[in-house]
Amino acid sequence: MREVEVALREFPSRQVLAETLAEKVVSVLAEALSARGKAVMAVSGGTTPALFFRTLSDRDLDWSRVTVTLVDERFVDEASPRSNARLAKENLLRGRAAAARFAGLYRDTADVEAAAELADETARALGLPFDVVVLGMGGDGHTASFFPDAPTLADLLAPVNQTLVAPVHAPSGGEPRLTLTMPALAGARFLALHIEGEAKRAVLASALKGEDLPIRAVLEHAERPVEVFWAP
Ligand SMILES: O=C(O)[C@H](O)[C@@H](O)[C@H](O)[C@H](O)COP(=O)(O)O
Repeated sequence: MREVEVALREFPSRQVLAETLAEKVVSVLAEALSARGKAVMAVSGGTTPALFFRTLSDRDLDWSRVTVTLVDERFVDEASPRSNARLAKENLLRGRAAAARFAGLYRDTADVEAAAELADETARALGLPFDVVVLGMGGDGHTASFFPDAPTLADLLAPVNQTLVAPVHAPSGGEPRLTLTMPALAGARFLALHIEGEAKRAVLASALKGEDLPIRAVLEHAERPVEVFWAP
């Protein structure tokens, strides 16, 4: 079992967490723009990030040189309330951040495998390492679409992967999924895990103690210490 190193930051409220995470993300993106003239950020979907997204969207940054992509996506179009692209566009790509470019993962193809091939080309064109990756985590210890019941979980967790975007079929994930693979996550210049609530704090604690959860694999392979942002 490889050692993991995390910086656990606990906040008194979800609002203070959102403000602090937004401030950190802006500083990393601004440094990327200054150093390389462009920046790439991958964000997660689900229910946790909305407040963080809205807080970040109002921050002052040259958003026109930032590309926002997704850590994972459900194989649905933006008309679906399950769409992470829809969540990002409604909550993050508004206000000042409306100027950012968006590179989603969903493609209107016959199956999720075909969509993953196209999204993989897009992700490659963005270039690694991404500057910012913000992960969420489910109550089962999944992150991205690395679901414990995914038949391809071992491939998804492999530190070396020839593709940056993979299709996922996991009963617990609902629809077929599209997910960034481990290299795109583990190599991030700033890798954050944003979780809220006591239940997820306990799941993280189990992972830190060595429980073999998908989140633990990401913590183990992260090239830099993962910064955990937690609020009750
Ligand atoms: O598409 C998704 O669902 C997310 O990217 C996923 O990895 C999410 O981060 C966790 O499932 C936590 O989701 P909640 O924030 O809804 O608990």
